[in-house]
Amino acid sequence: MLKIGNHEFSSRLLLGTGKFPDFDVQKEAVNVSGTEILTFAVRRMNIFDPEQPNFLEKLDASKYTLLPNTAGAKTAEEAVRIAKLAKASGLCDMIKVEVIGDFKTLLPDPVETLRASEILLNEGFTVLPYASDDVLLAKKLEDLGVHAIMPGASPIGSGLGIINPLNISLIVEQATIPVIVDAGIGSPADAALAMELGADGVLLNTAVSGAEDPVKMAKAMKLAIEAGRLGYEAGRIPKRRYATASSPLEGMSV
Ligand SMILES: CC(=O)[C@@H](O)[C@H](O)COP(=O)(O)O
Repeated sequence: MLKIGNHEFSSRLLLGTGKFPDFDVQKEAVNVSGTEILTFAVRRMNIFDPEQPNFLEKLDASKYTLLPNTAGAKTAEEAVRIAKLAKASGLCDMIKVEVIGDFKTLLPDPVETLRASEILLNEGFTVLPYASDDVLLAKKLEDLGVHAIMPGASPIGSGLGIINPLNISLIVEQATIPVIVDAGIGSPADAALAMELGADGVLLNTAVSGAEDPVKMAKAMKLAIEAGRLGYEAGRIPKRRYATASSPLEGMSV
């Protein structure tokens, strides 16, 4: 069970809704992924203009928890404004804080992310900040009182996978709140690794929406996340420098 603030989920896959080839493919991919949480940029949602296309139009939104994110924000103030807009439009109290500091790498601004998280916590939001894989930043965010930490695997949309597994495992080790690896996942192996490192969930978008077959990839991600979690819970064998026989010969006469 993934518990974020007062919300509980069986699926550990959080899925982004953008960049699918069309809304039918998006709907089927979302469906087979088994996700219960869909994230979307509030700025892309035409909340106050029903004439504009609605990118969730084919989905039964009542079946999912919609996690608005503040993509497009460059400062804490912009992120807070976007979060309040989402709340005013009746979306849930959860907000993924995304404050981008550099539009070439799309890496999050740590200072503005901290500031936005603090303000939104004071406003009563359930706060999930998207951050770099910085171990101390993760600790500072947790100390502020955020409800989950979302360290990036690698830059958004890069598909590079987990660039620094050590940092992710250190973040997991110190955290007492859920750690959701977010952004940069390229393949099911990356998602499985995140889970094997002890992450509580994975948020991804491009790896599915940009796959040759997004529906098949959505299913693969679901299975990878389940397998990775199971492997983590089972406890992997330690890595050794030298071989140990799988069928020991000690005690055998021949
Ligand atoms: C959808 C969303 O929130 C993205 O900003 C997120 O970080 C996913 O990144 P990828 O597209 O690299 O999976």
